[in-house]
Amino acid sequence: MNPEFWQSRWQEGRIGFHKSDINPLLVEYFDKLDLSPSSRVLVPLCGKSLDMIWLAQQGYEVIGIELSEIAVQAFFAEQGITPAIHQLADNPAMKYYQAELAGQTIGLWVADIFALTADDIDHIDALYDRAALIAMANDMRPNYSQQIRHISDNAAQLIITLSYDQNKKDGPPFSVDDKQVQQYYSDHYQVYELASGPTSIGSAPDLTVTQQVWHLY
Ligand SMILES: C[S@@+](CC[C@H](N)C(=O)[O-])C[C@H]1O[C@@H](n2cnc3c(N)ncnc32)[C@H](O)[C@@H]1O
Repeated sequence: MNPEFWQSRWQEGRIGFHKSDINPLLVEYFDKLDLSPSSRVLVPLCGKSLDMIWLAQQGYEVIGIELSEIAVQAFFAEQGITPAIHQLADNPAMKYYQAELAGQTIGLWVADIFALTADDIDHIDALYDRAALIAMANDMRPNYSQQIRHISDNAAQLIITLSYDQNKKDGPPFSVDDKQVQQYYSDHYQVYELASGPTSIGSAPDLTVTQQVWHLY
């Protein structure tokens, strides 16, 4: 999916992927990462996910990356927070929104994830990927997983994936099965499946879908 696809989804309010509750799998499994207080957690392709609030409430600094400025502005507006906005002098296409929430810093980049460097992001202790890897089409996923590893210096990850018969539905969300998770990450991480179970996709309610939670370390 190209950036224009996602920009128009946000412009037109077609954001069925956004949840009004904290993801229960995040709450159940994030402590498997065994992070120290104040760890810096990267949330790639973050949208305006409320999961970032939960992470801040657990005492983590949150760094999000999101293409759409509409999403980033909505995230802070819906929390009633006025963020500081930093415009990058050398790249007008990028901005960084920052505010304090639950005593922690939340910093959200308005940027294409592929345009950011490890220096931009700074040290990362862990990464939470919900609807990010599976938002990338098959041909983009090797680059995405490489970029994620590069900007986070192979930080541990909690990833939630969906798998289903890709012939029966177009993504996003795209199907990413065990073999693909291994293919993208097993050269650099221990890949451990924490949970697996049936779920459904709103746009294809009759499709058989499996949801999996992965710990990469
Ligand atoms: C399926 S949504 C998931 C959002 C969020 N993780 C959640 O759980 O609600 C994918 C998000 O990634 C953003 N996105 C897509 N491609 C991107 C890219 N190359 N760089 C940064 N953000 C991107 C989209 O704008 C969209 O908000």
